[in-house]
Amino acid sequence: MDKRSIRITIKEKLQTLSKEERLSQESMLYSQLFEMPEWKKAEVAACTISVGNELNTYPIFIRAWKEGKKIAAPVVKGSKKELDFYIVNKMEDCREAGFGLIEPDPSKCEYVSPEHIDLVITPGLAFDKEGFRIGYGGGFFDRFLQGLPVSTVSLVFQEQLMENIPRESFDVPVNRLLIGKRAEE
Ligand SMILES: Nc1nc2c(c(=O)[nH]1)N(C=O)[C@@H](CNc1ccc(C(=O)N[C@@H](CCC(=O)O)C(=O)O)cc1)CN2
Ligand SMILES: Nc1ncnc2c1ncn2[C@@H]1O[C@H](COP(=O)(O)OP(=O)(O)OP(=O)(O)O)[C@@H](O)[C@H]1O
Repeated sequence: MDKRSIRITIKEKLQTLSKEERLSQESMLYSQLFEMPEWKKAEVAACTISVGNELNTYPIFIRAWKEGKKIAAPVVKGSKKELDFYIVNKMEDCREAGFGLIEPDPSKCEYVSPEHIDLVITPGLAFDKEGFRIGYGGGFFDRFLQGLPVSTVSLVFQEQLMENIPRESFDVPVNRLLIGKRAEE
């Protein structure tokens, strides 16, 4: 399957997840994340602010604040398709951005350079077991992670896992995949 068809297939699968199923997988995934040594050690974590059918990342921000970690979210730098990360201290310091996204307001948040980030919680639509991923097609994270020696982890609903993701030279796999388990039906 090509990347475009995979995006469509997974988007459809995510829509069929019931609210209960979603919450059940999410709570397992948060527990796994918060137990990771990379999370425990991280002074600065980076995470997208979820929208729509994405895994809810708000509890990750709340946990980071509670544990005294800094947590940064990306701002899309339009023309060059790059991401800049800003420390978020409260959600009120964020604003609506293009494409239905929510991003830190750079006038209210502190910029953090990539080398100061200890753990990147990487979003995506589809993943394979080796950590190769497909996002929404902007190439933002591939570009951001290129040559950056940072730990990466993705939280993945079981429905997002695929046997084989087509690999291209610029794809950067994530170090660690946390995979939700479907509740028995
Ligand atoms: N919640 C969340 N925030 C995120 C991401 C994400 O996956 N989830 N991103 C993860 O990377 C970045 C934004 N991703 C984006 C991906 C595509 C387009 C975009 O321009 N889409 C066009 C098509 C572009 C093209 O085909 O070149 C469109 O939808 O019309 C914008 C932002 C940063 N913030
Ligand atoms: N390191 C890079 N340098 C320049 N262009 C890149 C790089 N990585 C990816 N791209 C470009 O980005 C485009 C989108 O890549 P791809 O389809 O893999 O996106 P994606 O993995 O879905 O997006 P994302 O990384 O934002 O989640 C590709 O056409 C590719 O040319």
